Amino acid sequence: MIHIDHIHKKFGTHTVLNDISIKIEEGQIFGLLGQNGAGKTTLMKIMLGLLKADQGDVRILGESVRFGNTPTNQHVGYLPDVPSFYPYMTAYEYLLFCGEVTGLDKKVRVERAKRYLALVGLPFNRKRIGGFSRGMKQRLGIAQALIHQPKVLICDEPTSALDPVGRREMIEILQKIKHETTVIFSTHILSDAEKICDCVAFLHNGTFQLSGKVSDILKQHQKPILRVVVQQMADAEKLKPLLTNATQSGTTFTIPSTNLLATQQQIFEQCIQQQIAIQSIEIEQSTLEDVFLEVIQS
Ligand SMILES: Nc1ncnc2c1ncn2[C@@H]1O[C@H](COP(=O)(O)OP(=O)(O)OP(=O)(O)O)[C@@H](O)[C@H]1O
Repeated sequence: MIHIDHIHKKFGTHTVLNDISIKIEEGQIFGLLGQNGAGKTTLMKIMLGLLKADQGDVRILGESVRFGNTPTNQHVGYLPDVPSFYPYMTAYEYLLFCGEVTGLDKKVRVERAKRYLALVGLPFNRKRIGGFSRGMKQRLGIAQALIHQPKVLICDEPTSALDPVGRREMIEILQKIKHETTVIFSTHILSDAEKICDCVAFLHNGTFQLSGKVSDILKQHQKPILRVVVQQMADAEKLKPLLTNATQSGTTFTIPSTNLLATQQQIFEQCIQQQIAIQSIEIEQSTLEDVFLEVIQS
């Protein structure tokens, strides 16, 4: 469906993408993962012909993406990270308008506007977009991106700005539309990706550090871990130098271990000696987020 082939992109002297290559198969939900500033939006904009790569090629359904007005966009729907709308329109009016811009017949755009409103769970009423919540706008953005029934849907951080309810709704919508279109979405929320992605790629330091099927990545990298949460950042600062094989996120430490009992004992002893207040300690299996943290902190 999509071939990303040796893409390079610099802004000034800052290399953002350094020889990026990947193939994305049809019918997948593909997660483009990376921290803030990793280059996810840059890569998506290159795929949409909105930014020019310094080197390399992106092909969508065999056709190269051209910078500017690329014909490949007839196959692509796009939801930007912060979608903007005409606030005085209703959702239905806006979808009819998008259908018209896309060149759909009146009968078809009426039918599709109603269908996609229902699919994203927005009511067919007179409420204006200006009064919509962030989550409702994001859902309308998906409906807008689907109106021309694209083969590929590209969503930039569709869940990041939403509350837990909005995130769950968005994830359910992406799962539903997987049967109609290949979905590529970027996120730094790894638990969202783990829930719905078939394949993922971790973008870090300009390259894909790890990519493949989520099930294969977890099979290869998943291991028993101890998750230790200390009470305060001051505790975390004291514990950090004592746990050389741990990854840290705020006051949470994730420690891989082949001997959980011995590791627990060692941590308790160290915490008592150093007067570090433990909030919780749990035994778990590592998640996609743990794998990611291990990759970027190694
Ligand atoms: N037009 C630009 N000019 C200069 N630097 C840019 C430009 N666009 C992006 N960058 C830089 O490129 C890097 C990657 O940005 P990008 O927006 O692609 O990251 P991202 O992974 O999408 O992050 P986020 O999740 O924060 O949106 C950042 O350091 C950013 O400051």
